[in-house]
Amino acid sequence: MTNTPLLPSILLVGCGKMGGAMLEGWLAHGLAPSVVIDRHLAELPAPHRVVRSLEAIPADFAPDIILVAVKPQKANGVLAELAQHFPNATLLSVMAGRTIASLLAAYREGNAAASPIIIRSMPNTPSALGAGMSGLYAPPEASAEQKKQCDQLLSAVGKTVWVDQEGLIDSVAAISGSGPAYVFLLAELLEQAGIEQGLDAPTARALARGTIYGAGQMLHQLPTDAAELRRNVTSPGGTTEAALKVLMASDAWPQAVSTAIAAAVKRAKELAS
Ligand SMILES: NC(=O)C1=CN([C@@H]2O[C@H](COP(=O)(O)OP(=O)(O)OC[C@H]3O[C@@H](n4cnc5c(N)ncnc54)[C@H](OP(=O)(O)O)[C@@H]3O)[C@@H](O)[C@H]2O)C=CC1
Ligand SMILES: O=C(O)[C@@H]1CCC=N1
Repeated sequence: MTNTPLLPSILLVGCGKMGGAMLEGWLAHGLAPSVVIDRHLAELPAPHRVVRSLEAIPADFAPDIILVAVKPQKANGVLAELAQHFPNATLLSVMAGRTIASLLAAYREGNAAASPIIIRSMPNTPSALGAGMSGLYAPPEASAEQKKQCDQLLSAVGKTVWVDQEGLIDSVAAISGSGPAYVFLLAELLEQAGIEQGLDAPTARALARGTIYGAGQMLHQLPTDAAELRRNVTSPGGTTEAALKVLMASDAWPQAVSTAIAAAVKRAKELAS
C-alpha cells in the first residue's frame, strides 16, 4: 500500500471483469474500509470485507460511494434492494447505456422515498494496471464533493474526463470503454498475419504485443499528433506506405472504425433502460 491519502470508502456491487479491475487498482492505492458484494471472491485484505448479500453488510457501514458494476440488464433487482438499505446514497454507475432516469426508476421500485444522487461513468479494464481511461457525467444536482469523490476513485486507476451531457457517456463507452477490445483484436490479427508470413507463433506474438506496447508508450509520452507519428514510420515508396494504402482506403479502416463506433453507440442507447 502507498502513502497516498485513502480513497473514499465504497460498497462495490458486482466484482466481475470491470469491478474486479478497478478493485485491483484501488487496493494497490489505499481504499478507506470498504465492502464488496460478490458471490465468487474468497476474501479481501483487512480492513475490507467481502459479503455474499446486502443483508450481510455490517449495520454501521455507510459507504461514501456505492459503485454498481453489474450488467446493465441485471441491475434492477439489486438497485431496488440497495434503495431499502441506502435510500440517499451516492451511486456511481459504470453500466453501459443505463440512463440516470432508468436507474432512479429502478431504485425507487425498492423505496419510493429514496433520493439517491446518481453519477455515471465509463471506465475500462486497463484500470487494473493504473492505466485506465474513464469518462464521467454528473447531473446538476450532484454536489462538488460527490463529483470529487467519484473522480478520486477513477483517477486513482487512470485518467478521467468529464462530459457535460449524459448522452455523451455512450460515446465514451464506444471509444474508450470498449476500446481496449479493438486494440486486443489488432494484436490478434497482427499475430495471425505474422504467422501467415512465416514467423513462428511465439515470435509473431512478441512482435505484435511489443509493437502495440511501444506505439502506446509513444502516444502516452509524446505530445505529437498520432498522424505525425504515423507519417514518421511511413517512408515514401516503402513497406508502411504499401500497407497503409490498403488500410486507409476509404472503404477500409476509416469506414469500418466509424461504422463500428456507431454500432457501439447504438447498442448503448438500446441498453438505456
Ligand atoms: N468489461 C468491461 O471492459 C467494461 C464493463 N463495463 C460495465 O461494467 C459492468 C459489468 O461488466 P463486466 O464486469 O464485464 O461483467 P461481469 O459479468 O464480468 O461482472 C458482473 C459481476 O456482477 C456480479 N453480480 C450480478 N448480480 C449481482 C448482485 N446482485 N450482487 C452482486 N454481484 C452481482 C456477477 O456475478 P455472477 O457472475 O455470479 O452473476 C459478476 O461477477 C457492465 O454494466 C458493463 O457495462 C464498463 C466499462 C468496461
Ligand atoms: O461491452 C460492453 O457493453 C462493456 C461496456 C464497455 C466495455 N464493455
